[in-house]
Amino acid sequence: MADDKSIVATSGALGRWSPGVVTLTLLALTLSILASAVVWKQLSERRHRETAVHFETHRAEIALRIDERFRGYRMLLRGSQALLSDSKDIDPRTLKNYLRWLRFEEDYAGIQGIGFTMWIEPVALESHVRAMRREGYENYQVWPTGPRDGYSSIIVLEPSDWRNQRAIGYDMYSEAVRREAMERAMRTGQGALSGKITLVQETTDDVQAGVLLYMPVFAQGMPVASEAERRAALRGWVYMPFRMSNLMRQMFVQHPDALRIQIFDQAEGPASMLYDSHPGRHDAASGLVSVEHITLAGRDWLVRIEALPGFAPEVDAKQAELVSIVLMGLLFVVATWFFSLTRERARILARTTDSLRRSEARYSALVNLAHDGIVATDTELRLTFVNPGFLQMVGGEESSLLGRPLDEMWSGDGQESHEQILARLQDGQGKRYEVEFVRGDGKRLTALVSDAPLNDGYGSMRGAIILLSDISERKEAERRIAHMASHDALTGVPNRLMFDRLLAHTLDQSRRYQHHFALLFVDLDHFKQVNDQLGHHVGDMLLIEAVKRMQGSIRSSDTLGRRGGDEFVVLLPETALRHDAEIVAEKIRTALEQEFILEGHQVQISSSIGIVLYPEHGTDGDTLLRRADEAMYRAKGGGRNRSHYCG
Ligand SMILES: Nc1nc2c(ncn2[C@@H]2O[C@H](COP(=O)(O)OP(=O)(O)OP(=O)(O)O)[C@@H](O)[C@H]2O)c(=O)[nH]1
Repeated sequence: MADDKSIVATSGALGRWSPGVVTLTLLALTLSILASAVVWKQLSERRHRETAVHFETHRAEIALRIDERFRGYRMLLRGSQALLSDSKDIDPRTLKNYLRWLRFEEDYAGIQGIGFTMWIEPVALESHVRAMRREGYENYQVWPTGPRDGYSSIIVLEPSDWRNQRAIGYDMYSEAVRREAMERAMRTGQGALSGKITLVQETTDDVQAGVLLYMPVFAQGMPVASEAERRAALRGWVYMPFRMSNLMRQMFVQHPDALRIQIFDQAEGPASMLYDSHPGRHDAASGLVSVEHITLAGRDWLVRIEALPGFAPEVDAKQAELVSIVLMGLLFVVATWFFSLTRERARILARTTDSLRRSEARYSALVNLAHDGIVATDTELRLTFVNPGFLQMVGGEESSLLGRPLDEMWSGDGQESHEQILARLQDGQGKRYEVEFVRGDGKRLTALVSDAPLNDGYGSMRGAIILLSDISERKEAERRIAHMASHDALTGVPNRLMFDRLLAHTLDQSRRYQHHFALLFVDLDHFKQVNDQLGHHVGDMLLIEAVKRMQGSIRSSDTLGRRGGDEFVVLLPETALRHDAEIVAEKIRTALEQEFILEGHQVQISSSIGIVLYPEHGTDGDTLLRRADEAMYRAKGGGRNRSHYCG
């Protein structure tokens, strides 16, 4: 039996998570986290790849767009260049008309204008100013004023809006950055882009960096093969002023807002910055930056492109979040499931344990309080457990009984051997049988044994459980009842039923072995008078004493039986001769005629005895008894107190 400590220990263990469930839960947790990490990593990598591709697409497009745009601008200038180169004299009105007719603003948005700046030798400056004033430019002058080696002057700038009007007469050649580009255009005969300048059209508001694109205009018919020839043939420059922010904003209107575009003139730095799509913004570096050198009309630009936060394709970020939420949800569901499962199992186990504990307590009480003996044995029937009932039954100490083979302590008619009991139990067969114990105090007891094999979970016998009930009293009662049914209650000698059976048995034996025997029929004389004179109970006493005297007159192999009243029969199985039978009858008669002292009364009786022999007077019980009875009556008739041999 489990003790209380083991029960407490078991129930305590149920409150905790079993190692298996903990392992599974941790495994699920780890797997979910790993799965989330893998998906997250893959999405991140994919996102990075896609972002890089996305970025690369924009980068290539930006560079291409700038290049193409400036090719277009050069084409525009070539048109003006061609127009002016074909005229003998520069007629500003012809150029104006051409430019207005061209309506370049419609197709080339972002251009501040297209103009012509005339090269003026110092000697021709005054006549030029006069001519311009004649043309209607009242306060016209070439500015800044002052003596120089040569002058240039903007005489046409379309569209002729207020801003561009501010530039008329300006000598760009007087300013170093512009002059460098103008010289380069003149030297190469090609378009030349200037470095960073501030256009004279600028006011104090929204001042932007500017650049100028020049195309030289040479005099018609003059040779322009060499640099010297080109210098000699120079008439001026058609040019385009650009306000960089306006130009680039228009150019990059289709690019994402999260893409920072910075353009520098030749080298990176605040002083050389031509354009910044996000001026004043200082975001953390995203890592995606490209710096590209492009050459536009002989001038190097450095185009820096940087992906700002938010540039990554939105869809992937959302997808990653969604997957993460799903995986976290899955993790939560799995964890909750394990938790619930474990709690449920713990609850069931606790309930079962509680039930088992109560059940065990009940059975423990039953076993301990049982009047019957309950024992457990090992595979060799050696006692491993005995209950108090068994100790009480057999009278011994538990310590001296444990380890003893149980069947050593009992005996019984037709009892199985030790090996037979074990073989039967190993066969799974239990049995009920009676055995006799000799108690410690020497008394005998009869026990009803019920044995049953105790199996392990795999069908092998690992012992036996045996119940023993003390049935000694019941056996005694059975014996008493059986005795009462076959014996005379007053005298204790076999009654009529029993005697007839004995007689039948004797007849069988005698017939089989040709034996002879004698039968006496004894009737007391005048017994009624004893009853009448001294009372019935004295009559009883007389009957008891008479039986004792008769039993004292016969052998132990002879049987005395009471037929009823004061009639008795005596079976003499070993008496074959008349003479011998008459001697026994005489002994009985003599014994009975002796005086009885009963409760102080002197009582004198006698007896009449009939004698028959087997097989002489009959071969069955009825005949023999009837003829013995008749012989007894003959004796009565002969005067009583005598015997009469049938005949
Ligand atoms: N006390 C006592 N009397 C019994 C018992 N059984 C029968 N009797 C009596 O025994 C007497 C037997 O009567 P009988 O045999 O007819 O009379 P008897 O006086 O013996 O006469 P004879 O046999 O002719 O000598 C009756 O009075 C019965 O009532 C018994 O168990 N106890």
